[in-house]
Amino acid sequence: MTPSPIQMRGVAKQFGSKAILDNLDWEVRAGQVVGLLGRNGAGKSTLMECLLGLRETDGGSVLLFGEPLNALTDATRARIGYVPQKSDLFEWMTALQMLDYFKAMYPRWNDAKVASLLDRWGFDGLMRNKPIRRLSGGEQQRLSIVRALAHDPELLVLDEPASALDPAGRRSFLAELVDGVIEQGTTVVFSTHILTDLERVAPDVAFLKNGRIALQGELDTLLDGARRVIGPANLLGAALPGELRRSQTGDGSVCVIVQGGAPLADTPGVRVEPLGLEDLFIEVTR
Ligand SMILES: Nc1ncnc2c1ncn2[C@@H]1O[C@H](COP(=O)(O)OP(=O)(O)OP(=O)(O)O)[C@@H](O)[C@H]1O
Repeated sequence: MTPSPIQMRGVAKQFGSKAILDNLDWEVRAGQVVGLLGRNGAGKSTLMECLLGLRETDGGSVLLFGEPLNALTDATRARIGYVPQKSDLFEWMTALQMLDYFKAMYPRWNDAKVASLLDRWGFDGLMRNKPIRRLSGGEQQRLSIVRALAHDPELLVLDEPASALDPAGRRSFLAELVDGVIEQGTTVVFSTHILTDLERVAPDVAFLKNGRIALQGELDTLLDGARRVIGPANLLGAALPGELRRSQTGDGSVCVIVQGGAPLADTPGVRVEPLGLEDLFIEVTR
């Protein structure tokens, strides 16, 4: 059996005394496209950096395509593409110089794709030939995406890749992601706070909370089964099947978030409501 592109077991990472990743287990299988969600500061960037070996972990193990991070072969490295949240481009180079530099490092470099993306994403002669530090934030982000896609990676890790793009740029990037990348069977991990983007590209979502993957599944299934159940404490005293969390509302009622059904749906005095992705995000990551 082909090993999964990402397998993390018991991964821990602390900054000072604060545990950011806490005994985290995570597996992303070949061809999966997973949206990674979590509140600001939940540790999404840290998780991506740790899984790519860009940041040392304090414990646990990471296998990429079955190889341990500390023994990753060049061939396996060449199967991975990454768009970081903050630009890590060589700012003193021009776009063309930087792409040439990376081309020399990858045995599989898709010149036609690079040319087509640069054309479509507005890189005219002037933009291709000026130092990257003089490109705008959105232009640098587009260039970073071109660099990550240029070697046709089999695993693509994207950390808020569209955060600096204008609506037209975002639409064009998402179209490329869906038609040019996901269609090819590429495994993708994609963090974003723009939930409409996520709904467009990611069939699966994973919620990072308290240093672990708190909930993961097919987006449609999670949304189909997610309900808010509200009623008096005497009817909702016991834990409900699929209960994720409960709280007290302002009027003293109990509000329970459940996953996987609609318990007590026909009970008088109990209200059962469906949840959208934004509601689910807020409830799961609260
Ligand atoms: N180098 C560092 N030193 C100390 N603390 C750090 C460092 N990098 C990140 N942190 C802290 O670790 C936590 C997780 O940060 P991280 O950037 O991984 O979160 P995130 O989920 O990606 O957030 P956002 O959604 O805002 O991008 C935050 O509290 C952050 O302040």
